[in-house]
Amino acid sequence: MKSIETPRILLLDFYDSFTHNLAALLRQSTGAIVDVISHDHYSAVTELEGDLASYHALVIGPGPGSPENVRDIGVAKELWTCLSETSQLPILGVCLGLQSLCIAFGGQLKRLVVVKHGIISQVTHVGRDIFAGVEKVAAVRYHSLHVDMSGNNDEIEELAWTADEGENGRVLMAARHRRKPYWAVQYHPESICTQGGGQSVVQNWWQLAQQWNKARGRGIRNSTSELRKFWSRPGSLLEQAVQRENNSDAMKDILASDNTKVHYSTIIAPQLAPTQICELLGSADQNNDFAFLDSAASPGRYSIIGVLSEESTQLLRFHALDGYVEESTLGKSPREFHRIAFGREGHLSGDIWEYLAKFMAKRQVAKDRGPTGSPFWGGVIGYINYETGVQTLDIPLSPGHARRADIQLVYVERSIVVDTWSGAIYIQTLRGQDDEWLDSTKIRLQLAADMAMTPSPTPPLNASALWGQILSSPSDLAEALSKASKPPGTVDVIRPQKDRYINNIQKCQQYLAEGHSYELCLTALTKIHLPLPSPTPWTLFTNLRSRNPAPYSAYLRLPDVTIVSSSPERFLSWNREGVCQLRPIKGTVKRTTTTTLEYAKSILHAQKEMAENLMIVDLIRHDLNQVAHEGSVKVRKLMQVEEYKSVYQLVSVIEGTVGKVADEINPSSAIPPTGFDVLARSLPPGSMTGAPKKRSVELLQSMEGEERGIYSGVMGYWSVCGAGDWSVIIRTAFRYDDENDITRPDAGNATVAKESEVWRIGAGGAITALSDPEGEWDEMEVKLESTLRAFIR
Ligand SMILES: C=C(O[C@@H]1C=C(C(=O)O)C=C[C@H]1O)C(=O)O
Ligand SMILES: NC(=O)CC[C@H](N)C(=O)O
Repeated sequence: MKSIETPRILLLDFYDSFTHNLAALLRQSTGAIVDVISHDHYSAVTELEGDLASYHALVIGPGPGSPENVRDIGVAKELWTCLSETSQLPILGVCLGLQSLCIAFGGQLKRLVVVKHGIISQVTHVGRDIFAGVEKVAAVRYHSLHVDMSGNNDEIEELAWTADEGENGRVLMAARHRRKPYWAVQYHPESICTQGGGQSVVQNWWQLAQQWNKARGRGIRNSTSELRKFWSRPGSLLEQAVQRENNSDAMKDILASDNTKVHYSTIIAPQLAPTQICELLGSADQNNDFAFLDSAASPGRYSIIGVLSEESTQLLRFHALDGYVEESTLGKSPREFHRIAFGREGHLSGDIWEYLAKFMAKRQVAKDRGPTGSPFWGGVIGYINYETGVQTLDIPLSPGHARRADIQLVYVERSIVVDTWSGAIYIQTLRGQDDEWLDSTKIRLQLAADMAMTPSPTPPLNASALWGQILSSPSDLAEALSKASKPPGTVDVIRPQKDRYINNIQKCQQYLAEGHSYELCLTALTKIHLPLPSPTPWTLFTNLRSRNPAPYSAYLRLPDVTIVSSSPERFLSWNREGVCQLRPIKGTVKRTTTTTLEYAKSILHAQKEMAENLMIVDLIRHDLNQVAHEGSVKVRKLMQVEEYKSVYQLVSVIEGTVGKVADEINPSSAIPPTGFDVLARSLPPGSMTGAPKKRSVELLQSMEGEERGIYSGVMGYWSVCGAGDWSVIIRTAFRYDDENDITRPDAGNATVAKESEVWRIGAGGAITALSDPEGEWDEMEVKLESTLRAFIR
């Protein structure tokens, strides 16, 4: 635990430009306490000045936009010249911070000819000052702007440069003020790929900063309790709930661990496919609600089936726009919901995240009271849509936000978990008196296993009679769609308009060039009108599962929503020990019969794709660093190529731990965060937004013009055993069941009324400065096609 005398650094954040990575680097390099606060917490330098008296140093962080624009840079614009002599303290500027420092003392702000986002450059430096003892520096850059200090400047001294030959020429990489205690770097010392210019440079700065404080005899005021409440490193959700509740009995009740245990039995039946078990439980009947989280390809392992009951399975639905939760059971008809609203007028304090944290805390089962080989013992299964994540960034939802459930979760008491590696099947229940169900289910599964002596492939498709005019391959699909008039009963695929998509790519690149973002994950929705009577959603799912097998396949049939997923991407998992893993994918190459893994590697290990991936790795580290234990965030795999049915993907794996040990940074915190805290604070998934997240989401909203909804959200489980696993909802078709489309016959047109159900598939890709618009359109289509396979006979 840090003592009262531990030095403190204040880090001004300019909206999530990898700020928590910088905070972690500062903590590791200096041993100081680092408080992070949003720049717009202060509206005038004089306000900030009061707080600075409690800090040993200040860091002006990176950020989107321009140091000339007050909206982007806030009080830092005036800071450099307006701090009174007595308030002066050591400052380190990073990127936007460097630009701001330099233009305050005569530098000229310019645009780079070739912007540098996630690009590694060799840096030449003076070898002294903050570079004392530092040798080679290879530094990651995220910038579109730079400063030109040409001409003799008697205030700013240049300390480092890159050559950028044939592109930008010499670009300033580090500087200091000649008389004031101000230093700055243009590159990102906290990036995972910066070598030589990270920790050592920050340590040098810290030494110089402390020397300056000492020489000045600068006294540091002690207490900052008033400030603490603004820390952006929050207490855990449960901790917040306890504090808010202010009713110790109620909270004791929540936190009291009861004697719940998991009753279970196990059979070994590798020949029984998880889909067969689903069918035994009625998945093929579309009137049944169903929850199936599947592992249909490597590196997936477990397939999880929630055995739902109309009478007793609890259902939680959250509506983001109006801020309320509906609690009910699945089968209530018409559904009788118990509605609880958050906020001032509501009955509930806190928000949906605290609500869910409390919901699960009450249902927690001790680690030794269930089958250790199964990651899921029961718990919540469902989805959280994109807009719920957007709301956590303090971005308002549009008033036209669809009034559908933004989160739907079922509380699963009975479950079947298949370990697809070992063939073990766990039949589990959280109910006290449930032996009859356990026994009968075990017998049914054993019987089915005895009958299926050989591993069964996905069941044959049986829906051909229902499909209307059905198409047999993607090229058929394309051809049929190009026909101007379609016969009634045709599957109608309404794709994104190419010119609009290309235009949006160009807009993205304009924003990137102006410095508003480093990478934007642009997407578009495709709608599929499927004539009625249509194949069942389960048929679509099994189609997709066999044609585009994925580690995060899933079939979710919940009230008003049906989801058929073949996602390859884990967003976040956490195990019972609190080890969190994020697995962002960024970088895609189409797989055909002639492509090889070697070929894919040659493309995916080129600068463009690596930069794309690196930016998301840094973003994910930033998300995780906000919650995980000090120093625990590690990149386990960096940019590995994985092979899927229709694509090769560039994948990185980032891990960090939560829970267990007391929180060093927030020692007052009595209840440590869980993996769910990481989830709640990391939405929407960085791979679906781009970086920096907030500004990127705002820009994407303005361009895409339509809500993403379930696409780009997350789907998975949080188990009573303390583990969780959530995928990114991509390569997924979903249907809002209320969205049937009825085309009435035109007057004079003899055709009959045509009714179809509407499925949606979102697809997109990361746009960077290096993107080629035609190539990005093709990539979006490849991803779309992989999911359209669900609709081909
Ligand atoms: C946007 C999609 O995928 C995302 C974008 C990727 C990319 O740009 O390479 C890869 C995986 C996903 O994170 C999608 O599948 O629709
Ligand atoms: N990383 C940053 O701070 C970027 C600063 C500025 N927005 C630029 O693009 O140059």
